[in-house]
Formats: sequence, structure tokens, C-alpha cells
Amino acid sequence: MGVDFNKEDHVAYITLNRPDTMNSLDPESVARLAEIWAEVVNDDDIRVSVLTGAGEKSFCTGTDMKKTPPPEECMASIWLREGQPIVPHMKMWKPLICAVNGYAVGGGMEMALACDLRIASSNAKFGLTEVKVASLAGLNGTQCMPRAIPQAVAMKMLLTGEMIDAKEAHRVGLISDVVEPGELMDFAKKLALKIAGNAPLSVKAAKQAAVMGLEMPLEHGIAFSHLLWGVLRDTEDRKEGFTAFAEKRAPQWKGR
Ligand SMILES: CC(C)(COP(=O)(O)OP(=O)(O)OC[C@H]1O[C@@H](n2cnc3c(N)ncnc32)[C@H](O)[C@@H]1OP(=O)(O)O)[C@@H](O)C(=O)NCCC(=O)NCCSC(=O)/C(=C/c1ccccc1)CC(=O)O
Repeated sequence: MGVDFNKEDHVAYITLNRPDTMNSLDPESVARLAEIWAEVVNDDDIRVSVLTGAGEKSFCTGTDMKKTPPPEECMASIWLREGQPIVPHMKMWKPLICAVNGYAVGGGMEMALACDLRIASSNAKFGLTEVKVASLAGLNGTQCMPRAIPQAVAMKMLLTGEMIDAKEAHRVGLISDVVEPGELMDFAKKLALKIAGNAPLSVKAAKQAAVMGLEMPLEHGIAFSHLLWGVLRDTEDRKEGFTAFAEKRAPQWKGR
């Protein structure tokens, strides 16, 4: 099986599992990932997801270049279809954590960029290497990388295809934390459980405000976030959050 999927305590764990090919994405894995993202969106029990790869060498090296089939459809029908099959970019309000356990290259780097939090093991390496194989970082990498890190570093990576290591990725702000390889999943789990312990609608609203607000002028972003605050104001969970605080007990979230 190319992708493992399980959930525990409101956290979905998605593991790319083809370590012999550096967890690159064959067509079966791409199809399975599309099913999994749909389940993550629709399952109310899931509040946050952790995306990682099997083993300690590679998170994902992008398209499986040895198994890429010739196209079955013309580009127009693919282009005009709603959404991207691999990356749930911009339509997923539940947080995604990418635990980068080695190489994050090509489409693998782009999946990491589509996540909200990136943490990495100290042996991780990051690169948009598509220019080296006559392709393009077409899973939003050309758009997300210059928005994620300083433009000069992003352009250097995009145009040279050179990789950076975990230390440099941390320095430029591509990842929030670096840990030893054996500690990565424990760290990811702790982070996920912290998020899953917060009010689910508030977490989704915070992501929506931040992600959509980034593309708006500040004044519009402020108005949008105020509206979202108003939307949350009348939820049962907000009453519960305030009551639980006053009663000095843990809140019980209902997601409504
Ligand atoms: C990451 C590496 C530098 C690691 O090198 P290392 O020497 O440590 O290991 P290797 O011996 O090279 O790898 C071990 C084993 O795995 C196979 N492998 C690794 N990556 C792939 C891959 N992407 N596809 C197929 N097979 C892979 C490797 O061949 C070895 O097998 P063996 O010989 O033992 O049988 C190094 O592995 C490396 O540079 N990998 C390639 C990284 C790369 O170029 N990625 C970009 C691919 S293109 C892409 O991702 C695209 C995404 C996309 C865009 C738009 C829409 C959809 C997708 C572009 C596209 O698809 O056109």
C-alpha cells in the first residue's frame, strides 16, 4: 500500500509508504491521497492531520518518475477540473502538519508547502528540483515558496534546483522546528494534540482568517477576521469555553 492512514484522538496520520522509492508518488498513491483528503475534510472526528513519510531517509521525492504513465486526458480537461488531486491547497480549513523525515523534494516539497506547520528531522533536505528533470514545480511550488520564505532564497532554490538542509530551512523560516530523527513523530503528535485540544471551529476560523487574509489588503483582512469572530461568538463551544474557564475545568467541545 502506498499511503497509510489512521486516526487517533482526533488526529489523522497520513504516511507515504514507499521507502524503496524515497516515498515518491506513483499513480496509486496519488489516487489514494485524494480519497484520504476528502475523508479528512468530511470526518468531523478529525481535527488536525499529520503528513509524513515512512523511514528516516525521505519524506517524498515528488512524482515517481519511473512510473509516470503517459497522459490519458488532454490538458484542458485536467486544467478545467476543480482542485488539485494531491495538494488540498486553500480548501482545507483543518490544520495540516508536515513532519519532514528526510528528503522533501519536487512534489514532496510542494506538499510540505501546502501544510500549515512544517517540522523536520535534522537530516531533512528541501528542494524544488523540477528544473533538473525538465519539469516545473507545478503543484503550487512556484507560488508558495516565494510566499513562504524570503524571495531571494526562494528564487535561488527554484532556478538552481539546489537543496537546502534542515538548519538552513530553519534559519530562513521554511520550518518551525528541527528535532532528531527518532523524535520527529513524538514531536508531531504533541503538536497535533495541542491543536486538537483547542476548539475545532476556532482553529478552522483562525486558519481561514490567516490563509485568506494573506491575499487581502490589511483593511479587508481585518474586516474578514472580525466577521469570523462574530460567526464564532454565537457557537455553543464559545459559551462552553468561557464557562469551563470560570469553572476551572477542561472544556468539552462539540464543534458547533
Ligand atoms: C532525493 C535524491 C537526491 C536522493 O539521492 P540518493 O542517492 O540518496 O538515493 P537514490 O539512489 O537516488 O534513490 C533511492 C531509490 O529511490 C529512487 N527514487 C528516488 N526518487 C525517485 C522519484 N522521484 N521517482 C522514482 N524513483 C525515485 C531512485 O531511483 C533509487 O531507486 P533504485 O535506483 O535503487 O532502484 C534522489 O533520489 C533524487 O534526486 N530523486 C529525484 C528527485 C526529483 O527530481 N524529484 C522531482 C520529480 S518531478 C515532480 O515531483 C513533479 C511534481 C508535479 C508537478 C505538477 C503536477 C504533478 C506533479 C513534476 C512532474 O511530475 O512533472
